[in-house]
Amino acid sequence: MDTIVRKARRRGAPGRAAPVTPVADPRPAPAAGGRVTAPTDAPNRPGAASPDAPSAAQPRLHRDAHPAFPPVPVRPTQVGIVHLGIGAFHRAHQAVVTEDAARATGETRWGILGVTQRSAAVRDQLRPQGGVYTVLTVGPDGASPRVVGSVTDVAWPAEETPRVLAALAAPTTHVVTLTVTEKGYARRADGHLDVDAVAGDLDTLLREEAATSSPGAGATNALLPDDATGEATGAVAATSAVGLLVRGLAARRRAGGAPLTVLSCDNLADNGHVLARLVGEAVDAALPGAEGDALRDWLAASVTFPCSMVDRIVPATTPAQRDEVESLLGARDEGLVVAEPFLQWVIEDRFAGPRPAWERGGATLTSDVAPYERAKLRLLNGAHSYLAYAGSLAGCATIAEAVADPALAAGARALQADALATLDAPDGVDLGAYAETLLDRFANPATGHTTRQVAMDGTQKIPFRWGATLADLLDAHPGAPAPRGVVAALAAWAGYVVAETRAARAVDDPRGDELRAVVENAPDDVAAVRALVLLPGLLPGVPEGRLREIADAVVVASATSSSTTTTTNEETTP
Ligand SMILES: NC(=O)c1ccc[n+]([C@@H]2O[C@H](COP(=O)([O-])OP(=O)(O)OC[C@H]3O[C@@H](n4cnc5c(N)ncnc54)[C@H](O)[C@@H]3O)[C@@H](O)[C@H]2O)c1
Ligand SMILES: O=P(O)(O)OC[C@@H](O)[C@@H](O)[C@H](O)[C@H](O)CO
Repeated sequence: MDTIVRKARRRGAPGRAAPVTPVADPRPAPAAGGRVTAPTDAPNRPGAASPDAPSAAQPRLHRDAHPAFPPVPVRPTQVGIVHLGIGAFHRAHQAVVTEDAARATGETRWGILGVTQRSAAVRDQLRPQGGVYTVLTVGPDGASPRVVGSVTDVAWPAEETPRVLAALAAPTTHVVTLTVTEKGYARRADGHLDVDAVAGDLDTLLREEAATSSPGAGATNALLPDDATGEATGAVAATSAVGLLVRGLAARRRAGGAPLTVLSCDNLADNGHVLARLVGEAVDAALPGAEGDALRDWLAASVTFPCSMVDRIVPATTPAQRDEVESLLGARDEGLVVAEPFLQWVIEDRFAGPRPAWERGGATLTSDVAPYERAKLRLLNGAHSYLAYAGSLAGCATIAEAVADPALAAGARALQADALATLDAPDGVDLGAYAETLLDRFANPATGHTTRQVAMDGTQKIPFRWGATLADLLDAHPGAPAPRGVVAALAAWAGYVVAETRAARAVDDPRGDELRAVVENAPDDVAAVRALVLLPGLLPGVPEGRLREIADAVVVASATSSSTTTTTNEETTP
């Protein structure tokens, strides 16, 4: 614990930055004096250890025996929200706002069933705890813990698909939220659904629909039908997020068709529209003819896909952080998440049915999310990704180390300057000041956000974070030279990919094999950099005729910064 607190103080991390639009942050402020807040009654509750007690034999955190830190976690009476992709971010963001809204209104019907797609880890962390977990907020003045109760349970589709489908179909569920990462949307480089990646789920969907629509299917369970062979198709494990969602939507229609809102909370531009299109493409692929009409009609009439912009820096939790927090809590919390103080959620107010009063928990409901989303993706996430690649090449293990390097901070500002020229400010917002506060947030060392984590999945992020800025600039100023900030960022990414490949390390990216092949097949690093920039789908919207010129400019920038010959932080980190 002390380590987290000391780090926050030593590096002079900034306070809460001004959001794109000011919202009241409902979270408890970090304790004054840089100490973690332990309420005075905490050590007195049964079985609780003092904050200084050794951590070895602490009991597991549980809903019925949580530490006595205020506020008391809410205790939902039913599931109203199904969340696909319950990683660290959802737990520190939407689940917290949902709990604050529930506390403000007294409503208990907005419990969250979390769904974890790729492994059972989060289920195994939270189920033994009755769903509760700690959010440790770490800022310049210290760290403050809070136990959150809005998640009722977590399910893993590999073993529990019928349960998830039943929850998606239940009329008491009104909202599905998603944070399944950019690659979780299973898009091809051209942005359309990668049907092959979800083929298994689409095949099951076809069988489920056929089993319930065929003559004589009257006795079939509409929710989890047996197909013609008698197999319970609903028990077939879903293997993709989009496939699970579409099967759940189809089950909901068959089970009565109560309206539903599907709310993407991932860092994708236009996330709601993107998801709606992918769902439509999945239905068309599985049920291309008249057999899909009932589902298509119901989706159009009863399901909405609002856009949202989400913001809070929430890195992956480390085992050391769990150990440090254990003695503070007097309990072992395997579901701990660590986050910065800042939190923002802007939601398009386009719901198909009831929703939690999220505005009472600090969210902003608006008719148009686009200006917020664009500003955040290009200024925050754009600079973040640049610092991840350039920082990694410079041997920085964390984003905080990278932004502390004046040359890298200047690079981030140059990229932000390019982005600022493309943005319309949301009402009453000074985007220049916003951009500067972002660098202060990145400088918070206490979250320990690593350059490697932010560097993941570059081919999925660069199109929104840098590509959109580049396309808009070239469109607005056709004769202007290639923008300096974007070019330097692309040089950093290409340099990172080349350096990783030359060091025989796989680049953590769904197109990692393709990236490796590009580098290995290139005669030299210069050719590799050029080929990487020309990768299909990386810079959508940039006219074909200008792509080569951009690639040439990136090659020149790479040579100037010698980025491809620099070691990455893997070699400098023990
Ligand atoms: N962490 C942050 O600071 C932050 C901030 C804003 C937005 N977000 C958004 O939230 C997303 C998740 O972040 P996180 O910190 O929770 O990550 P995480 O790694 O902790 O969790 C990711 C979740 O997505 C699921 N997932 C991963 N790959 C998938 C795939 N191919 N198909 C289906 N599901 C998949 C995992 O099972 C897990 O449940 C980010 O990618 C981003 O879009 C994160
Ligand atoms: O979460 P990702 O992988 O989309 O991106 C990594 C970071 O840029 C991102 O998580 C930011 O910290 C976040 O978007 C801040 O709100």
